[in-house]
Amino acid sequence: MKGPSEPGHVVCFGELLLRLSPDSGTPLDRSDRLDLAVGGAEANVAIALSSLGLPVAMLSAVADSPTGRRALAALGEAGVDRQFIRRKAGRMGLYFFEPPSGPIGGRVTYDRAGSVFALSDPAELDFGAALKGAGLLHLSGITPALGPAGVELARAAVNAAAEAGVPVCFDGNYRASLWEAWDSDPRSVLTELVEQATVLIGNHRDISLLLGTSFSGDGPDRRREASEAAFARFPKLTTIASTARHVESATTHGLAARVDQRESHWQTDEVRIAPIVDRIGTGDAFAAGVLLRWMEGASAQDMAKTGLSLAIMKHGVPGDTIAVTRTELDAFAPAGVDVRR
Ligand SMILES: O=C(O)C(=O)C[C@H](O)[C@H](O)COP(=O)(O)O
Repeated sequence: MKGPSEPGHVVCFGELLLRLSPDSGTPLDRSDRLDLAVGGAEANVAIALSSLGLPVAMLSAVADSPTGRRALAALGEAGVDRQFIRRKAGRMGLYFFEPPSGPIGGRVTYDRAGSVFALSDPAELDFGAALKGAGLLHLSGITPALGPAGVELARAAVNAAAEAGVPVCFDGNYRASLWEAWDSDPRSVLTELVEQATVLIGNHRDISLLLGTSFSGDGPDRRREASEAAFARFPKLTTIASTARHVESATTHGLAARVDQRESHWQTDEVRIAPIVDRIGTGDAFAAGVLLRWMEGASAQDMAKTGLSLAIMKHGVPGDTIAVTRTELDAFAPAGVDVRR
């Protein structure tokens, strides 16, 4: 029997993945050992928000197998409510991540086709029960990129949220290789989903794809122009958040955050991050920081600053997820800090 989640909880809907990585500098096709981490964009947000103290439920389907249980354990450790995760016979989605090494960039290879999540029928998931009394549904553009069944799952999620009166956060998370693997029409699918969203995590390039208009170039003016066009096209949207990344080298990036609301705009200064321990999951950490403050009704400035802080912290943490407390996040200052004793 499924119990109610805490009122005002966040529901994260998406696929849990296992990531397998060779040592940095060893190509996958020459590797003898792989390091395992649990990921999945929406699960990363669930783990971050739950660790920060918010009530969070994950809505998903995993394999009823040791690999599925490994993924579930990561959510459990962070205190995420797992009662709406269906366990089924089948396989978990995997991905291989070759970390960047010196001048060689990082590379992701997916092995997730036919996973229990990707093949789930919306009727197998209890959207209504999970969303009852919820304060937010978070999903991303990865689910509809998985194929026609993924499109149906994402549609069912946003429709159930509309029915339950729950606001939706949609993170664009554009994964070209997933969309290109089937006869897809990302623009029409993503437009339909963003029409139901209140919060969009996405930059001017995501908005270019949605509107079919090119906001090329960079800089705050292009981003603001893109956000204004998105607000005009999508009446439900109140908040658009994005990061601007400047890649200096594999281990040194600059990162700034921007939040646009209809009446206010904020872009942080760029912070230089070096050396980067693990860049994967930093976009999800940013989303979690923004959503933490959005749930509190904070200003664009506070959302941008908190999102940026959590994203910067994640660059120093191995794996896809970050699990820090609110006290740790509030005390964080990106500086050359030695051991605190
Ligand atoms: O690729 C996928 O489908 C995944 O879900 C695996 C990762 O956990 C996220 O992609 C991390 O996303 P970023 O925060 O943008 O680095």
